[in-house]
Amino acid sequence: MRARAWLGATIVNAVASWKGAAVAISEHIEARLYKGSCDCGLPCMALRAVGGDGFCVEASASLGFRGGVKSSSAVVNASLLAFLRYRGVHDPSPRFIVDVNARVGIEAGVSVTGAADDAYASLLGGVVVVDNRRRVVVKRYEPPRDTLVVLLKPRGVNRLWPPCRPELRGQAARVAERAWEEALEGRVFEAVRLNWEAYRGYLCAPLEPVRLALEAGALAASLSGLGPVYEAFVEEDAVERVVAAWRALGEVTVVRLESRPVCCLTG
Ligand SMILES: Nc1ncnc2c1ncn2[C@@H]1O[C@H](COP(=O)(O)OP(=O)(O)OP(=O)(O)O)[C@@H](O)[C@H]1O
Ligand SMILES: O=C(O)C1=C[C@@H](O)[C@@H](O)[C@H](O)C1
Repeated sequence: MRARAWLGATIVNAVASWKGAAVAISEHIEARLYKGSCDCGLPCMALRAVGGDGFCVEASASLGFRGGVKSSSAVVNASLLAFLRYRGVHDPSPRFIVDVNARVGIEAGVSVTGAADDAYASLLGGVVVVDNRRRVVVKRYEPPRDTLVVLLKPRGVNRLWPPCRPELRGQAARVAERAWEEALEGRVFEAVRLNWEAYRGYLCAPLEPVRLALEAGALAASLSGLGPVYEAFVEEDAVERVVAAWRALGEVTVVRLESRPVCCLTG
């Protein structure tokens, strides 16, 4: 039995204020379920949480990028969907999956808030604006049209958690709340810009990638999740310029935004 879940990009990181927004990208993680004892980390923890002892998954990603593209949420979603499908549950409630995802992510130490925003985007597609504390989708809408996302994995930058300047948390949370309000109003690029303002100091994120992307014509750029991956939202005619600007900094790839839910979810 196999199932897929979308990878994603950050619009508003929830770690400071518990309010987040994310968008699905057209790349996925596929989980293949098989019988057998295993120690496969996060996917195994997910299966155990729903009574799937004695099962394991082999997970493969369509994107060679990790660290900010919601891999942990997607691998748990795909594992749960595969197992539930095997058990005959073809349209599980997103809320159920997101609850398990949040519990497992926190227990495994790969998530701070439970990352319900990431998990919903990975299941539902589109842009989701989420209250991560209540694990509720406050708004979901189509991603911006004619916009691509350029991703950068900068050489020499590691995941930026825990924050290097924890004393800036309050300030980060205030700006992130404003970013979240922008996302709620459908102003995705403004939300991404404010997300960068909120987190760059708190996480000591190198400034160069965002500066170069904006100079090359990106609509908005920020850190995706807790990094190290950076994202730039770009209209088609500026993609090559942003890719060229980023190439010297590390590994670069271009992805599309995804508006469709993963297969078989009815809401
Ligand atoms: N394909 C996979 N198979 C098994 N486990 C995975 C896979 N992808 C991610 N994980 C698990 O998720 C953890 C975090 O993944 P990663 O470092 O890619 O962060 P991320 O989820 O992309 O980050 P963010 O939450 O900031 O978007 C990994 O340490 C691993 O435990
Ligand atoms: O660990 C977490 O709770 C999170 C991590 C990042 O992916 C964020 O983008 C997300 O909003 C929350």
